[in-house]
Amino acid sequence: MGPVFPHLHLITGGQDPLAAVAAAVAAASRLGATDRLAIQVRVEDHVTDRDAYELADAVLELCRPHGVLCLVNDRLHVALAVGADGGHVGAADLPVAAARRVLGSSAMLGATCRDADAARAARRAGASYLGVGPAFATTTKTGLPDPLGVDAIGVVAAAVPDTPIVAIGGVTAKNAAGLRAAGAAAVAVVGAIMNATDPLRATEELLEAVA
Ligand SMILES: Cc1ncc(COP(=O)(O)OP(=O)(O)O)c(N)n1
Ligand SMILES: Cc1nc(C(=O)O)sc1CCOP(=O)(O)O
Ligand SMILES: [Mg+2]
Repeated sequence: MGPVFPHLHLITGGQDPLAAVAAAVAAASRLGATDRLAIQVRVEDHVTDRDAYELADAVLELCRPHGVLCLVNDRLHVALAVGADGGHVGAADLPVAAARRVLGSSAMLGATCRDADAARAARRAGASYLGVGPAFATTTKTGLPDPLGVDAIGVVAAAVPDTPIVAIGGVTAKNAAGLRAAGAAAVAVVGAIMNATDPLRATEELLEAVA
């Protein structure tokens, strides 16, 4: 990964995650923006560790040649096993301090937060960046609190000015720039690319929106 924090985090999901990841990497390559893209390998809870490992290994094979950052959601042992750049944890996963001990001091570690106090606590516990959402309504994940909206995400960003905020939840090429303007360092998407008819074009539009 280059010196910048990736502005677009693509989280795997949908019917054919590998095809979508390949298209996203191709889009970033065409724009000379591979250091602005990160891939987060996320599988549903019922998926076996073996299947999660094989997906993460295949994603890493697509990312490594282009220097695209690769993170693994929840399953930090899979992140270590495949040699990913780090992981992401939330309220149902290892606590941030424990996750930092598992990944070591140099790994990229993301933590989900929903308000400024949680953001400050996660930063103190060792998070490298904070996933803050849901920004807008989303159907990709159930059981979420009400959408925060752009202003609330800006409040969290202002509370931890030294820590990148990745806004997540209902993000599209149309609303991404507003999140960046509010203070988010990056956005994370599932559906806007994973469910796109043309994931390469969708990635280009999102990379241009968050530039
Ligand atoms: C960038 C980013 N932000 C938030 C999340 C959500 O993670 P988590 O709270 O662990 O929930 P699940 O993804 O496990 O359902 C994320 N994955 N990435
Ligand atoms: C995985 C996830 N976590 C969220 C959170 O707010 O914790 S929202 C979300 C789903 C994001 O998918 P889409 O880009 O399709 O809305
Ligand atoms: Mg989780």
